Amino acid sequence: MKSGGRGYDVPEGVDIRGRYDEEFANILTKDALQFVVDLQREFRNHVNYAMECRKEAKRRYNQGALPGFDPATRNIREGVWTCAPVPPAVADRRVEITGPVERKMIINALNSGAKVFMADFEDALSPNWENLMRGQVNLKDAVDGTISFHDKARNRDYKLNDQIAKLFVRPRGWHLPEAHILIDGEPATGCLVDFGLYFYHNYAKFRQNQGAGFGPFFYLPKMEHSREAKIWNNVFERAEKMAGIERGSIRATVLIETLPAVFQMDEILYELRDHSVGLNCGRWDYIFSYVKTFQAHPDRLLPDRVQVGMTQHFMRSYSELLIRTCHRRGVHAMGGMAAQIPIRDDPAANEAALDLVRKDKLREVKAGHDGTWAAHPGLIPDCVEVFTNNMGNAPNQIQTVKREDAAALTEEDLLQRPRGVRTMEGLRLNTRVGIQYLAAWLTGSGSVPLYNLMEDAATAEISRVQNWQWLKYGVELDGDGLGVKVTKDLFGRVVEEEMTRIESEVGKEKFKKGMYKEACKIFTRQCTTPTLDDFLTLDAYNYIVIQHPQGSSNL
Ligand SMILES: CC(=O)SCCNC(=O)CCNC(=O)[C@H](O)C(C)(C)COP(=O)(O)OP(=O)(O)OC[C@H]1O[C@@H](n2cnc3c(N)ncnc32)[C@H](O)[C@@H]1OP(=O)(O)O
Ligand SMILES: O=CC(=O)O
Ligand SMILES: [Mg+2]
Repeated sequence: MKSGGRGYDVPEGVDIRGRYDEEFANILTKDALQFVVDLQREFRNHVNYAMECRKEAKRRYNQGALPGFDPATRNIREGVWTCAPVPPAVADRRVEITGPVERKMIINALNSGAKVFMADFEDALSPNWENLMRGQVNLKDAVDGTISFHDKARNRDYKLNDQIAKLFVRPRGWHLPEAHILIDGEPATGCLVDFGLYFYHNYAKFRQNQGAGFGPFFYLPKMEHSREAKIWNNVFERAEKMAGIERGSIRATVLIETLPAVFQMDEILYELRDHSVGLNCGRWDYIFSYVKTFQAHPDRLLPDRVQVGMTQHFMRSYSELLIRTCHRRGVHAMGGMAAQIPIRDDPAANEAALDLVRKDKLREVKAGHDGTWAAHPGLIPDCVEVFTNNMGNAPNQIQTVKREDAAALTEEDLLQRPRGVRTMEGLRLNTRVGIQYLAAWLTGSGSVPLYNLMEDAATAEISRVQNWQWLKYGVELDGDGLGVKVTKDLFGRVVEEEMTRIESEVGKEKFKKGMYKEACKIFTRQCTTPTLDDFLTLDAYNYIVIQHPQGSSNL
């Protein structure tokens, strides 16, 4: 059966609506698609059920309930068990670089001196068809070891060094559909497409070139409950069976980046105990999730986004409990991402930014984390130095820093209201950053530098939900002594003024050519809607779906 543009050769029940491209056809082979179809058919009901459970939990939180530890799984939390031993290839993960699956960045990241590169289909990628399919082509070339890139503008060639980082791939979250691939008439589940295509084409080479007999390795985002981890575990077992490789070959680190998931860390590790290499503190989505989970709790409003750092009690408690949980179960407790990036044209500001990153990493390694994330190659030497100064030659701290003190942390510690003030500048910055990020995302860039910070889908979500929350409850912005109440009128004025500022900052030409107006419309609607949208990118996704023949959108 032929499908999509000039025609992909597809299995029964599949319709490809994405543009045809010969390079993409090498990824979208009939056999690879059959594997994705098998995953979709086997797991779609489980995924749908898990998404229904998320809705049910939201209903409970919206009626006043608080997330907490589940009494039904106390035996798992209190039981004595460990995850499968960590594969030697990834024992040392002291610094991991992250980035979208863009060709040049993949090469730069693998060459960066980091131990691991997390190639991202999630927060750092705008999931349009070209990005997703090119990303798969790029990853295949990277795993094959043949990836290269010629930068025409600078006449510069890029290729892999002899020593490269180990590759982890982060598929999209369970909630995102892939509207360019219809299976049995419905959009495929985005993460099963990302996982399925990558696994199918790369498992053999990866195990030989990268994993020393293990792998491939993954990062799993945005889960809210261990039932979602159980689906991943079953997907992994299905994949191992298809490939004829040993059970436990595939390994994954789960991001704890939703508030409900912090109460499920043992349960998540337990479900994935044969396939786990730890947990990671996804701090940005975690903050977003705090607002989302407490959207109907006006007594838990956040202060300005810049004030919600890792030293807030609820954030520190979360990272300490994560370290204790992981080390007790014999796996890595990974730290998170500092948002600062190098500032090229201002040495003093650059030094100040690096200093903030170093302090953040020092806090992490001293707390017991086994490694951390860096957003930019320029940060790797400093991050490595901080971890190495404190960990020495040991590959990790799994056996040496147990953090048994964190066993005393309670639900109250994990939910404690963050302290700080709300300001007009906070509202303005949320708006300016949210609109600019969305404009970039709509035109294909999922991670961008804004005001010397890394912005991606997770950080933009904080801007969106914080504005929504402040508007919903008409909070008073008293942090700068203005005492102004946030109303729709005030927000409307702020949006107008910030759009003018954006135009003057980016220049008239770029502003006209870019998608700032569309971004402004989407962002404003999402901030003012009576019912909070679950994800910024779900609504915005409709704007980047281009189906062939054109105009046949199924969403
Ligand atoms: C909340 C979370 O989920 S965090 C994880 C998801 N987010 C991310 O992964 C963000 C990763 N970082 C980035 O995307 C980028 O660093 C940005 C967008 C923040 C800044 O990018 P730029 O403005 O291009 O940075 P800059 O111009 O300083 O780049 C200098 C060089 O470093 C490279 N570079 C920058 N960041 C990265 C990276 N993360 N991986 C690989 N290479 C990178 C650039 O490609 C460029 O290479 P070149 O000199 O060969 O041309
Ligand atoms: O994915 C990481 C985060 O902080 O969010
Ligand atoms: Mg995240």
